[in-house]
Amino acid sequence: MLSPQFAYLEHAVANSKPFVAYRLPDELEAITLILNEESVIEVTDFDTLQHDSGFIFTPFDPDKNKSYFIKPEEIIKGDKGFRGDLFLKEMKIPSKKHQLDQNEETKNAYTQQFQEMLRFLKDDILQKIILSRTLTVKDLPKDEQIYIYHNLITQYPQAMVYWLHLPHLGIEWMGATPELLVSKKNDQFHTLALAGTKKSGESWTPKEIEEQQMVADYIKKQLLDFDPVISQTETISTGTVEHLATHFTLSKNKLNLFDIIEKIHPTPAICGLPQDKAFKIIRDVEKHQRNYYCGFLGPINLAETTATFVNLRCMELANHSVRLYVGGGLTKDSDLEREWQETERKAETLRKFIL
Ligand SMILES: C=C(O[C@H]1C=CC=C(C(=O)O)[C@@H]1O)C(=O)O
Repeated sequence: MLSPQFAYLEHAVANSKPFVAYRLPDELEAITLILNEESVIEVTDFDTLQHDSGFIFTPFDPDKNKSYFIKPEEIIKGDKGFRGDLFLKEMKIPSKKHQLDQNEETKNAYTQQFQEMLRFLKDDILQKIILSRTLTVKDLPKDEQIYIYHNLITQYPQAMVYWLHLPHLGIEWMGATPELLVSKKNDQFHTLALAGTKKSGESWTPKEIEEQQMVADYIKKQLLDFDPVISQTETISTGTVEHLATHFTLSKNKLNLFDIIEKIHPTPAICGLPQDKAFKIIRDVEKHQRNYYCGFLGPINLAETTATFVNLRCMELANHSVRLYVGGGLTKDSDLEREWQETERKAETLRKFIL
């Protein structure tokens, strides 16, 4: 038997009804926001939202895609004790015969973009930049998406797992992101410098340590006026890969969530250094649009939570295919083959439930 929440999701997908479903990191309960078309509001000024209640969804490049604030009609919370895994039997993907649309051209295009970006790094125009790419999986029926959502919930307890389904706007995304942007709890704000990627069992290389340090130093500089308490840097596991993470806690009164986001986003974990130059070079060099990849999302004063996350390890859903987005940080010491393999490993986070 499906839980009431999964039964609702199945019904909503089949009937093209909008919803947002998510499971916060380290929470047992998943949440589904029941929506109607009027629930989804386009926003341009985030300041107006700080006392409002809803779910925010924003793109990487606000000139290319719209930002939305979503105010639910009704909220379904998970049945107490429901962990999803109780229903694993029902959630096995019936047919894993979907096609990965990847050929030599994909790697050639990545190589060319890598070389272009490396030139800016070697010429000291940039210290760091994120190069991303996409992978398309074909022949994935829409009614199998629910299996992927379920599996992300059960397999990645520390991730923010979400499924945003706004068919009337043509916007459908799903992901399991490890990257907190800013959260608020009891008047304390929390943010994270997350970067560097390796397989478990490998050692950190100087390139990875430097790459994460750049993110931590950037956030520290941007938040200096707010006296952040900064943790030791630690290794965290996402289940597929490991990252380096430094936590920042801000306790000053009168801070505003969106002021903090504006100070740090997009960080050098998803854009680069200097930020403005990296942003323009990403626009010029990457051949695909990032759309909502590397934007941010999450509940604002909703179901007792305010927590925003960077949209990583995510995919755009269509009727018969999905498009995965993955990237990695380049510095002047980057090696093409290692960076490519890193994007392959990150893609595995989602791909292993699809192919
Ligand atoms: C840009 C991505 O990851 C970021 C977060 C953690 C580690 C990263 C890295 O090692 O490059 C990236 O900065 C992505 O997953 O697409």
